[in-house]
Amino acid sequence: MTVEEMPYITGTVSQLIFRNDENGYTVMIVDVEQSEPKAETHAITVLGHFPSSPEGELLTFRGQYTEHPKYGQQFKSETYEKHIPREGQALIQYLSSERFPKVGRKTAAMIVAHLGDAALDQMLNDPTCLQSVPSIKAEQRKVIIETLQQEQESAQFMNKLMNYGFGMELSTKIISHYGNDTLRIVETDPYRLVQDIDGIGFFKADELGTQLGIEPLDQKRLKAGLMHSIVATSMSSGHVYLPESEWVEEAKQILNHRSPFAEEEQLLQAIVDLAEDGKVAVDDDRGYVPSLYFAEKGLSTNLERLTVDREIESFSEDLFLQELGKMEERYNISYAEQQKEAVRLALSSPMMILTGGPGTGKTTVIRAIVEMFQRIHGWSEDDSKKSPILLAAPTGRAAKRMSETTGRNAVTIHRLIGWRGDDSEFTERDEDSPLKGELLIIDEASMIDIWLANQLFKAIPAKMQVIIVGDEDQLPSVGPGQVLSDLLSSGKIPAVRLSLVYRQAEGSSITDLAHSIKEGQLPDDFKQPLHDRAFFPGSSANIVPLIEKVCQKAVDRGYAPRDVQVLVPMYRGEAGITALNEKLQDLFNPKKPGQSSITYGDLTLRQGDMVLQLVNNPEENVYNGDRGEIVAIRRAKDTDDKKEKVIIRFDQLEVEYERQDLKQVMLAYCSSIHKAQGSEFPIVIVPLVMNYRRMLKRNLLYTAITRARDYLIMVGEERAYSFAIDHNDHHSRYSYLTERIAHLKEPITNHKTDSNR
Ligand SMILES: Nc1ncnc2c1ncn2[C@@H]1O[C@H](COP(=O)(O)OP(=O)(O)OP(=O)(O)O)[C@@H](O)[C@H]1O
Repeated sequence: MTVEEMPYITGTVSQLIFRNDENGYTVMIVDVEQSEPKAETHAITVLGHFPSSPEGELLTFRGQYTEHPKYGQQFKSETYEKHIPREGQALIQYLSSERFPKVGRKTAAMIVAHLGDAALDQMLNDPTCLQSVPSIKAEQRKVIIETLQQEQESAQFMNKLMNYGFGMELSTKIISHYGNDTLRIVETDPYRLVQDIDGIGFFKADELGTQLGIEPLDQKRLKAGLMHSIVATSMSSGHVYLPESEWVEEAKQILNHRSPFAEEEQLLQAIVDLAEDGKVAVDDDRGYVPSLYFAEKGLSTNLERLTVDREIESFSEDLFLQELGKMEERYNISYAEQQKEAVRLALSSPMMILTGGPGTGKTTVIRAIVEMFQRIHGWSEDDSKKSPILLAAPTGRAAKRMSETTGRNAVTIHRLIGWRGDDSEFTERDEDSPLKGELLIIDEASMIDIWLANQLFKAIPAKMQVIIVGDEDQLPSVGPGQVLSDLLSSGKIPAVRLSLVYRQAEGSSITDLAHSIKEGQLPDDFKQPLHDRAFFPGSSANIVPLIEKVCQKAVDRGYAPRDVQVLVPMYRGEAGITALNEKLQDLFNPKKPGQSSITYGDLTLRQGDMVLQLVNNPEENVYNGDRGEIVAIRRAKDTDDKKEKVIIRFDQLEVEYERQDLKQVMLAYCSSIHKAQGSEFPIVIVPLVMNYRRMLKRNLLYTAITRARDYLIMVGEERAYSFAIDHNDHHSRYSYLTERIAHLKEPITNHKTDSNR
C-alpha cells in the first residue's frame, strides 16, 4: 500500500492524553473533519511520534486503525502532514496557543486584523512586517518569528525525512538529535546516522545513500560498511576481534551489492583511516571495536598485576590436613583427592580456577575453601559480618543460588563493583578505589564477558586472593569473549578440573545425562522414562501442541508457573519463544474476570504473569535474566502520581514499573537458553526439533538440561538432540586473551601441585 492509499484522518488535536518528550510519543484526541474510510465517531484517539506537541493543530494523519483491548478503536499514525491555519479565528487560536509564549488572544487578534489571512506567510517572508502592528513589544516579535521559523523548519524536516522513508518515530529521533542541522547531515552523510541514532542500521542508511546518489566507493560508505560488519559480528557471534581478512570479506558482503565493487586494498585503507580516527582499534592483523580492545588489554594487564610475583601467606601442610580432617568429621564427608587439591591450591594461590560439570562438588569445595580460609587465617565465625571474604556471581539468580548453597551473602558482580547502568563505563570500585577484603570467590564465571571481566579485575586489589568457579562446558557469555575458557587454556592460572560426579551416585539421572552430552553422546536410556527425566517424541509439525500438553500436565499436577520453565533456542517462528509465550500465558495464567492487565506495544501483561527482565537495572537491583511475577497492576487514577504502575516481585524484592519501563520485560514462560544461564528451575522443558537447526550446539543443549533441578522433560526429535551434540563449537570465538597472557610466568603457589594442567 502506498502512503496515499492508507486510511487518513484530517482534524484538529483537541486534547493531549499522553506525551513523552524524550521520544515524542504522543496519544491525543482528534476532532475529525475529514476521513477515509469514513470515521465512525467524531473524536478519535490517535497515536504517533511528533517532534513537538501537536496540541491545537490541524493535521492529516495517515496510518491504520487498531483495536486496543481496553481503550477500543485507535488510529496509529504512520505519517502526518501539518495544515497551518490560514483564516480568521483558527489563525488567532493558533497564534495565541501555548507554542507562542507571551502572545495572548488580544495580540493574536491584532496581528490578524493588521496582516490579514496571509499573516503567517508575511511574517515568515518579512519579519519586519510585525513592526507595523501596534502595541507589540520587541520581545513578543522575537518569540513569534523564532517560533514560526522553528515550526516551519521542523515541518519541513519531518516531511523530508518521511519522504526518505523514515517512519515518524525515527524522524522524530533524528530531528531531536541534530536539531537545525538535520537536513545538512542527513543529506550529506546519511551514514553518520548509523552511529548517532539508535534504530538506524547500515542497510537503512545505505538505502538513503543510494537515493541521494552517494557513490558506492565513497569513503563514508566504505567506512560505514566496515563499522557495521565489525560491530554486528562482535555482538552477534561474541568475537572480541575479527581477523582483518575476515572483516574485509564481511564488509564486501554487505557493500558489494552495488557496483563498482570495493576491492580489498580500498577497504584496508579505509580501516587505516578508521583506526586513525579512533573508531576502531587495529593490533597486527586483528580489528577490534575499541571498547573490546581496551577491555582485553585491560584484563590482561590486571591478570599480570594480580598473579605475578605475589606472595601468599603460607601455612603448613600439617595445619591444612588437621583442619580439613576436622571439617570431614563435622560434615561427615570424605573429600576426594581432587577436592582436597582444589582447597589447598585455592588457599595458597593468588588466583585459582575451579571448574567441573554439575554435581562434581564445586559448591562443596567453595564451602570448604571459605571455612578453611577463616580457620587458617584465624578468623572466627563471629567476624562474619565484617568478613574478609566476598562472594559474587554474574546474575541476580546465580548470586542468590550462591547465597543459598554457601549460607553466606553473595551479590551480583555489578553490585560488587558499584556499576551504574547499561551504557556506563563508570564503576564505584576500580584501581583507585578497589574492593576491600582478602578473598574473592566468583561463581558461574562462564557467563562473564570481556567487558565485565575487565571492570571486575581492575577493582581487585593486589593482596586479594581470587577463586574463579565455573563450568567451562556451558555456553559462553552473552556478551563478547570467552574469558573462563581462555583463562583455562592459557595454563597460566592454577586450575583444578573436578571430574568425579557425586550427584550421579545420589541417583540424579539429569547429571548423568549432562556428563554424557559433555562427552558427545546420548545415553542408551535417553528415551526411557526415569524418575527425574522423560523424553516425548514429536516433530516440527506437532511440537507446539506437545509443549502445551506437557505444560498442562504440570499445571494439573499443581505446579505453579514459577516452577516450570520452557527453554527454546529461537525467538522467531511458530515454535519460537515469542509465539510460545503467548500460548503459554493463556495456559498458565488464563484471563479471569476482574483480573487487571496492561498493554504495551504487542505485549499484554496480566496480574499473575511471570516476566523476564531484559536489561540490567542496577538502581533497582534487577538484572538481565531475572524472573519475576506481576503481583499488581494499578490504574493511573489509583496512584499518587496518577501514573499507571505495574508491580513485579523478584524473589524478595518488589519493583515498580511505569508503562514505558515495560519494554524492559517480556513474558517468561518460555525463554532462551542464554537468558536461563546461571538459573535453576524445578521443572525444565527442552523442546528440540530440526527447525532450530541453526542454533543447535552441544554447549546449548548442555546448558539447557543442566538448568533442571528436579525434573527434566525433553520433547521433539531425537535426531535434533544428536545433531546438537555433534556440533561442538567450543572455543569458537576470536579472542586474543590467551596470547596476551602467554608471556606470564606461572604464578607461584606455596604448594606443589600436578593438577594445574
Ligand atoms: N566428597 C564427597 N563425598 C560425598 N558426597 C559429595 C562429595 N562432594 C560432593 N558431594 C555431594 O555431591 C552433590 C553435588 O555437589 P555440589 O553441589 O557441591 O556440586 P556442584 O559442582 O556445585 O553442582 P552444581 O554445579 O550442579 O550445583 C552434593 O549433594 C554434595 O553433598
